[in-house]
Amino acid sequence: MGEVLVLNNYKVYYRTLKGYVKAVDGVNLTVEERDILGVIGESGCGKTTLMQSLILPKPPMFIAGGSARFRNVELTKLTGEERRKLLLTKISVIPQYSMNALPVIKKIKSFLKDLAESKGQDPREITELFIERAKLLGLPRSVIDMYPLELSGGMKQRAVIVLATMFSPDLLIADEPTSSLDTSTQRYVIELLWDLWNKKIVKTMIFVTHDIATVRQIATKLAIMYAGKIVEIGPLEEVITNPLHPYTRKLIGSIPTLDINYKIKRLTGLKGSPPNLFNPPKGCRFYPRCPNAQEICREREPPLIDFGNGHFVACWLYAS
Ligand SMILES: Nc1ncnc2c1ncn2[C@@H]1O[C@H](COP(=O)(O)OP(=O)(O)OP(=O)(O)O)[C@@H](O)[C@H]1O
Repeated sequence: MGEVLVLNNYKVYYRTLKGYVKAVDGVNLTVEERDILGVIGESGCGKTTLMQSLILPKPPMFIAGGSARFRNVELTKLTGEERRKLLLTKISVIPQYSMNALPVIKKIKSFLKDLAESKGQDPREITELFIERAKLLGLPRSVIDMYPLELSGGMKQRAVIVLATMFSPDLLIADEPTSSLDTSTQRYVIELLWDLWNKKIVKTMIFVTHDIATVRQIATKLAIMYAGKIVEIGPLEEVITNPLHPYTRKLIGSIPTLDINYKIKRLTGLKGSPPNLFNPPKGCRFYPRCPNAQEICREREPPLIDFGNGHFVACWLYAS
């Protein structure tokens, strides 16, 4: 199993008139081949910023430090043009609000032609491949003669999934791909993504969501994000059945049953709210809300502690 993505003290900020928003601030994580890494956390914790920065950071977003190695390529050193070359073939994305990701003024056919040309491929072959993959996802051939506006929400979502996975990317980033769908379409999309992964059309995936039940259906690994940092990461069932970080415990413990759709927007049953990312606390960012806080938590940032079997937690409770 090779490493697909390794983030080391990776930082992504926004430049604003009031100062820097430290949206991703020292993230360490490794995604290995065939992983489906679920990333969960409350609204505003930096999930989309992290994913967008791996695709193509655009101002006011900028990489503020650390490294992001994709295979043998250091992403932080690439120009926008070099990054665009990786898109779809190496790294691909199903963006948040992907319903609006298709150009409205072009028929799918014409969009595919432009896409094939931009990747130096034969438009006919690409169109045939699209039709074949679209069929797998239950879309009729006639879709290529339609404008995105003519497709229903579910059809658009599937068309975006076909496009995002057409070139069998090394890494697929799915950023809340089901958030705007009804429950039955959500389940269908998850099954499709899993099927594409199972067929090795998608080799490795990062799946961002608010929804623990969804992540449990698809992920092999789970990362918990809080205020710009990964506070815990490990094999999915291990993190769910043996959560170590007080925040993860609250998150998992606040779910009435894992079988129902449960979306984490703001965590209830926990005092306070996530810190302002302009000026986060200097020690552990969870310290002001943590039921187990100690003096050291206010002063020093906790290191990522290795619990073995790929399970890591950033919390002073476990430092010996
Ligand atoms: N263009 C921007 N300029 C300044 N700050 C921004 C910008 N976009 C996002 N932010 C801030 O960055 C932080 C992280 O936002 P981000 O959208 O990455 O969080 P998220 O976890 O994906 O939230 P959600 O689940 O609601 O999509 C938030 O504090 C947000 O207000």
